[in-house]
Amino acid sequence: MVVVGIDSSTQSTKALVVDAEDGRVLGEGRAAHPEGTEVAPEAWWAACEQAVHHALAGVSAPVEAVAVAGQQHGMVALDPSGKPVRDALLWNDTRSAPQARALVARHGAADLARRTGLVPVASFTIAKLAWLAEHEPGNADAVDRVLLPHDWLTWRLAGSPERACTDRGDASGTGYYSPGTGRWLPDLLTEAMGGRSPRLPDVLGPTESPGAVAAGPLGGALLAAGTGDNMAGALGLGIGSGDVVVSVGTSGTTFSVRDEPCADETGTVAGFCDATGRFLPLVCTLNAARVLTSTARLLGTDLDGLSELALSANPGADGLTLLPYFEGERTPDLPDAAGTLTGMRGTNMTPQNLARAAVEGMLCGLADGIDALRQVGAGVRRVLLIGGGSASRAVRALAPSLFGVGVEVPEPAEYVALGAARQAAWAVSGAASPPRWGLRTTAYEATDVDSGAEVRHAYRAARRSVHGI
Ligand SMILES: Nc1ncnc2c1ncn2[C@@H]1O[C@H](COP(=O)(O)OP(=O)(O)O)[C@@H](O)[C@H]1O
Ligand SMILES: O=C(CO)[C@@H](O)[C@H](O)COP(=O)(O)O
Repeated sequence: MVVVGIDSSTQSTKALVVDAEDGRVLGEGRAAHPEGTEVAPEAWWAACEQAVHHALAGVSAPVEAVAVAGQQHGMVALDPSGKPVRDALLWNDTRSAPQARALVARHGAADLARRTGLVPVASFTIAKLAWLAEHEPGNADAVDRVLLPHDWLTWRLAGSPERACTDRGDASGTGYYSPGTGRWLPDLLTEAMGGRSPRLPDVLGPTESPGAVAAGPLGGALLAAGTGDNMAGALGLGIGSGDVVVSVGTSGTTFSVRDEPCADETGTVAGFCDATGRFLPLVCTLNAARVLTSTARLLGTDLDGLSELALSANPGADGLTLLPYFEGERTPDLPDAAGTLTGMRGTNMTPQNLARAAVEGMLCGLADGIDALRQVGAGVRRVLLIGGGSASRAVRALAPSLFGVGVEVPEPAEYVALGAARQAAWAVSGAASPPRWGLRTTAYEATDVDSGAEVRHAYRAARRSVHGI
């Protein structure tokens, strides 16, 4: 039996055609998304059609089921005719930081963490809707329903029916859903939107289906509920107790699974739900793979060249430290920050040291995420490294000593799209648990934890001196 998994993430859509029995990838397609932190959802639709078209080329068996995983939190606000009232605001758009702060001031961090699992920052949907109500009241008046990117794509695949659907995982990233009770919190939404009460999608369980694909090359296939991209990553890897995933994509995410909800009133750990009925505590940074791209561009090299340079420098880059907050930052909550390079001396200003400082600075943010997961009770037996940036030789080599734990890199694959495919296979199987698909990894040992600890110490000192935290 053949299933399709779609990953509509920040920079691109990836589609996989997968054998539902063993998880073998039979076809793969990809299409880029526009740049920027606000995007017309129609661009995701076009990319999805293109990626699916490429993935299906050469596959003759009929597709039985499909699921979509999407970048979390994006605000897709539709008018009564189903048209977006404006371009979607993405998770990495920081304009809604003041509205997030106002929500926290009104309710208190502890209360919001307890009710929603989250302490609002600019990324979460509730802050974006509050921004819309404040800055574009005409558009806010026109909103009939609010969806997330994966909900919207699933709804479009289903032929734009009257009812739209989401799942626990993506709902838990809105800021107006209770992971503990599994219910929407419409009072929070209405308050954030200045008294307006848009319709919300039905929240489906892990194997529930919103129907079938209405038309096109996937027409007739069963639609699974879909989920957020990080939840799909967890499902694609099949993680369990002691596993922590670090994803180096557009965002840097660090997450694990557990059986109880998580309410971190410091706001460092977001208490999301996963795609299997459990919970997914997660720490997210805004600056991950693109730190490497920007630094490579500055140094006039490519990503492989950046790795070579970084690996030829000493640990600690001879005293250079980069706080890589190029897009502002979410964890720590510094939405207006820019990057800072500290420790510059005539002797250490070399391309090698700058490359090293970029990789180390980016990984230090992720290492802080692993520590934050420990703080909320996660056991850390191994780290699984995924996302586009995990292809970097320097990232693979430096991560274990900075994380202070062994790192395993799964064989190259699109694990978010694979997780979506696994959900589709599970939904169509009617089984109690997802199909068992093997995972092969390459291990990287933590050999130089002392120098890793020194690099992290320098990073914390630079952050304290520049940002006071
Ligand atoms: N060899 C590499 N070294 C470093 N970064 C890489 C490498 N290959 C791909 N990337 C980066 O990975 C990112 C895309 O990762 P991906 O996980 O697909 O992101 P997203 O899902 O957020 O769209 C891009 O920024 C790309 O430059
Ligand atoms: O905001 C979050 C998680 O809370 C991000 O992880 C988004 O879900 C975007 O993911 P990528 O495009 O980087 O995979």
